[in-house]
Amino acid sequence: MSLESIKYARGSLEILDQLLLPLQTRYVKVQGVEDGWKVINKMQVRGAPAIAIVGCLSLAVELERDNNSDKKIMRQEIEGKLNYLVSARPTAVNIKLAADELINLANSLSADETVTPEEFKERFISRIEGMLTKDIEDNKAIGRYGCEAILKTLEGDGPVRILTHCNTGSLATAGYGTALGVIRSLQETKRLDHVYCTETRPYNQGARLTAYELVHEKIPSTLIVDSVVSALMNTRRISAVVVGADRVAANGDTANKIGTYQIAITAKHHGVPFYVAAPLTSIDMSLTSGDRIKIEERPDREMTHVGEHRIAAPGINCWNPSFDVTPAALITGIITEKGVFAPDKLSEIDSK
Ligand SMILES: CSC[C@@H](O)[C@@H](O)C(=O)COP(=O)(O)O
Repeated sequence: MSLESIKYARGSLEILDQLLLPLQTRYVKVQGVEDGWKVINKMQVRGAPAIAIVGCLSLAVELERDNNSDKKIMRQEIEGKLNYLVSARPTAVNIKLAADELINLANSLSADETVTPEEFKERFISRIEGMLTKDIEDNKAIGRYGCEAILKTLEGDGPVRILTHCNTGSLATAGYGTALGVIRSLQETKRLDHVYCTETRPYNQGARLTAYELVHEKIPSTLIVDSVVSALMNTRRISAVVVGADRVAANGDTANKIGTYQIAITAKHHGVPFYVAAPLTSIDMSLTSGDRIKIEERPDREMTHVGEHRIAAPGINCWNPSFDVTPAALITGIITEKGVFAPDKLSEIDSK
């Protein structure tokens, strides 16, 4: 059974606290928007799709308790709360696109005189709830397309060895995962020989979360420190790199966890295909290129400490960007739920 990072039933939301994994499994109650903002900002839940889903579900839970009977006030409050949730973490675009879609829905439900306040609430909450199933379906399609693309580039029926970075699995999504979904699909074909996952310093999403998911799924895998990537590609045959995305610009430049860019450079040097697996909700066609993506900088403490333990010399200056941008020229293909696209062909995706 795959890991359940988000537990939701109408009026109730709990998230698996990812800061405590892999040593402790504890769920945290999210009772409304304020809690939603906090769990996202503190990274108790993280990963671009999960951030969007948990943020929107925190609003659904709050609305369920709300007995407001004035649609105009409801609309206004919804807009303010969604904009607040978007501010919790700036780089992943999924929550911004979801907020825009929900604000449009609230505007039209508010303007439509045939819609009662009760119906407004019901239709708005149902739309948010639909995100959970849609994300899992999209991830499964990403898995299938990615698996097909990777198997097609290989000669014969030799072993498939994948390198991935950060965490893109069930914990980062509503379930199944994006890049990790591609790995799951490969595993289902019995062609997968081995997965290498990076530690993903400084917050260790690879060592703590991806390694946990790989062990849980019994996928043959090895953890490496981030600085082993070039040596790995030089000494062991890697079939492909597959990573996730926090925001893909219209030209294919991709923001993802810090360290992704240097993996893409080394993949190019070694002739290893480099894929980004991302749902359409991670593609921001409003930005022409990656240099327009806002990169979140995290507190020094996330770098200087591992848990409660200080590892850096006191007094040293720190620079801790959470993401970097991989130029489109280094990307072989962007795997979406609509198929695999060359980075310069994103405008051809039919988003319906
Ligand atoms: C399907 S998750 C895709 C990305 O969000 C993931 O690769 C990533 O960079 C997560 O960063 P995080 O800082 O842990 O939220």
